[in-house]
Order: sequence, then structure tokens, then C-alpha cells
Amino acid sequence: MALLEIKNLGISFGGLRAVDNFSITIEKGQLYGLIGPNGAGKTTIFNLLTGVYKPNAGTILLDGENITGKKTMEINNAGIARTFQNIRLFKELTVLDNVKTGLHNRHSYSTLTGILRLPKYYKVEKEMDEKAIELLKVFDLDQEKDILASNLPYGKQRKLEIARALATGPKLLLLDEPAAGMNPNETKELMDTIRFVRDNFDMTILLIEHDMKLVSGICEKLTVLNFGQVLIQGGTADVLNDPEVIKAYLGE
Ligand SMILES: Nc1ncnc2c1ncn2[C@@H]1O[C@H](COP(=O)(O)OP(=O)(O)OP(=O)(O)O)[C@@H](O)[C@H]1O
Repeated sequence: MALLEIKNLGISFGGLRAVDNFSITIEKGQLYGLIGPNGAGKTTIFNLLTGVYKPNAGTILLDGENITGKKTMEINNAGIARTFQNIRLFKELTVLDNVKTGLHNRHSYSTLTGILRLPKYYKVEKEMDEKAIELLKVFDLDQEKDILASNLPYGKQRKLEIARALATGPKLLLLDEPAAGMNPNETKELMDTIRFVRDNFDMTILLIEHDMKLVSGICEKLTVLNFGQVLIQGGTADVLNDPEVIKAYLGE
């Protein structure tokens, strides 16, 4: 069974059909790229997948579960986590606490336990600290655990955002332009990180990206979107060599 199966998804904003008849099948463990020119509808698909927008057509199945039209929190609990085009960290929290916000949906205590600092509070907080540090080690961020997220260099903020998303224990990780604003060295390191996450967390990853080096370097399959519709889907090399794709990108 596919991990993600989207059928005939659609949404309009006023007169604009931003996503139209969009279908995709992603197998477990796949590293899948969603590409297309500016304004093609890529981020809108992420927003539909994460409950930010409700579709007016189509269905979304995650691991067989119908999550169409569910709320963001419910979808996160069902197993989808994301990062954003413009990094969204809690800038005034430490690196460690940012990851712990991701863990809160799986480790919890009652409000009263928190206020009264009952033994369970300390137990759960300790467990979360340990888990968060484990994750930070994976991303080589454990040395910086006590500094504010805003004080991390850009490339590390991107990594922290991925770590926080993984803390929620997703089945599917969505990365929205993870290489945006990165220099070539940071991008190369990011590619290694994404591969590492897929291999070591047994993760399925769908990413939006304009950096073709990253796309051709790590994605196994691609869907090209143009004016809200699928232009072509298939293996990365075949798709990138397709004349229609070249035309859509060069605007000829
Ligand atoms: N909330 C909204 N209200 C109105 N129009 C919207 C809304 N969200 C997206 N759109 C429109 O839908 C279209 C697709 O936008 P979207 O951001 O999904 O494109 P994209 O492929 O992610 O582009 P980019 O690569 O530039 O990020 C655009 O024309 C955009 O203006």
C-alpha cells in the first residue's frame, strides 16, 4: 500500500484554480520531489496536505487513512510533519526547547501536574530532554542546545526545523524549499542530511525545491506542476529531460 495517495485534489481561490485534478502516489521510503515554476501551486498542495486549506475536490489517504479536510493538529497526529519556505522556529526559545515543542504531542502531563510540578512532570520533562538531545546529536546540534534558535547560522536553523518536525514522529515529512537561501556548501550538507533522515529514520519525504542540483541529486521520482496541474510524473532523469518540462521552466 502506498504511504501517500492523493486523488483528484483541487482548490480555487476566487476565480483561480490554484490546484486542479492533482493526483500522486508516494511509496513508503521514497524521496520524492515536487517541482514547477513560481506560482504553480506547490506550496498550496502542502497547505492542503497539512490542513491549512480544505480542498474543494479530491481525497488524501495517508497510510490508508482518509485525512481529507482534517485539521492541522489531527493531520500532524496522523503522521505528517512539515518545514516552511521561510523558516518558522520559535526564535526566542533555545535549540533544545524548539525540539521539545515537537515532542509535546507524544509526551504529556496534565496542566495541574505541570503547575504543581508533580513527580510525573519531572519524569516526562527528563524523557523529553533525553529524546530531544538524541535528535540534536543526529543533526550535530547538541553542542548548541542551550543557545537561542535565532542565534544559529542559517544552515543550522534549517536543520533544527527538520529536527523539530521529526520530533513529532511523522510517517511523512514535507520540506518546502529546504535549500532556499543556502550557499552551495550548506546545500550539499543539506542533501546529506535529507538522505540520512530517509535512511536512518525510515522516512518518506516529499520536497518542494527550485535548486535542480538538489532535486537531481537526491530525488528518485518527480512530479512537475504547471498552472496547478500535473505536467508530468516519473523517474527524476526522465522527467528532467522531458521537452515539455524544459519548456515550462524556460518559458518558451
Ligand atoms: N490564500 C490564497 N489566496 C489567494 N490566492 C492564493 C492563496 N494561496 C495561494 N494562492 C495563489 O495560488 C497560486 C499558487 O501559489 P503557490 O504559493 O502554491 O505556488 P508555488 O508553486 O508554491 O510558488 P513558489 O514556487 O513561488 O513558492 C498562486 O497564483 C497564488 O497567488
